[in-house]
Amino acid sequence: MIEFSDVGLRYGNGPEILRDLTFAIEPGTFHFLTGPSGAGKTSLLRLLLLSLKPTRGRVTMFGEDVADLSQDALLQMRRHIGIVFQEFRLLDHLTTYENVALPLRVLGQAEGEYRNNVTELLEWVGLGERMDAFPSLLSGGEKQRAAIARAVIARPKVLLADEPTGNVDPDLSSRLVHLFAELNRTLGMTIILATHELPLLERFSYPRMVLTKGELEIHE
Ligand SMILES: Nc1ncnc2c1ncn2[C@@H]1O[C@H](COP(=O)(O)OP(=O)(O)OP(=O)(O)O)[C@@H](O)[C@H]1O
Repeated sequence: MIEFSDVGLRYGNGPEILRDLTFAIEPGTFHFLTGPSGAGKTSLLRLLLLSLKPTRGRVTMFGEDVADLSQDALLQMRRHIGIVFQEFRLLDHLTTYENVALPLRVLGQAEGEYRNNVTELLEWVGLGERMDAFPSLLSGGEKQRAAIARAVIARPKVLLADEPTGNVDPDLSSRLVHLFAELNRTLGMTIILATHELPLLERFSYPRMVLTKGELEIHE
């Protein structure tokens, strides 16, 4: 589903910050992405999100070489990829319900079509009672559950997460990872979750993609 072959990335004329990345991610798998600060985790996620193109090598997603895709085709493919950020990135002027519904509105669905899906998903992530609250009134854990719901409401095939537990209490971190694990188990969503929290890596036995100074090793 995702294949990298000899991929390298540099920003502008700077040094190559990802080097010789060659790996394959099978559909329905869950991987942690880890490594020291500055190792290139966010940059790798941006390649996977198709918001950056590699400066060398080949990235294949869903069977297509992304270098061959038109801008339109890239946008279409991008719809199959969801992302969750450390800092939530919810829109403050929209309620929790409206934030989660937004991707479906952007896809042109009418409220009558999506209302039940959004409500069910919010209940599933434990925000059934907080649907009408604005993000400023949510706790960190609640904000992240809303952000996860927004990322998955359009049922992406791949879900990326960049330090999703970085802004919540440590005891809530593993509850959030359980949520990702459920999405993986019940919907078969392919998940790549970047974290440097050792307790999480130890508590869950998922394979680890370890980046060190731009080079990647996968520990199954
Ligand atoms: N837009 C950019 N322009 C130039 N250099 C960049 C840019 N973004 C990241 N870098 C550099 O690329 C390297 C990798 O950064 P990246 O953010 O991918 O690492 P990271 O592993 O996610 O780090 P952290 O855990 O601290 O978030 C760093 O040296 C960083 O300074």
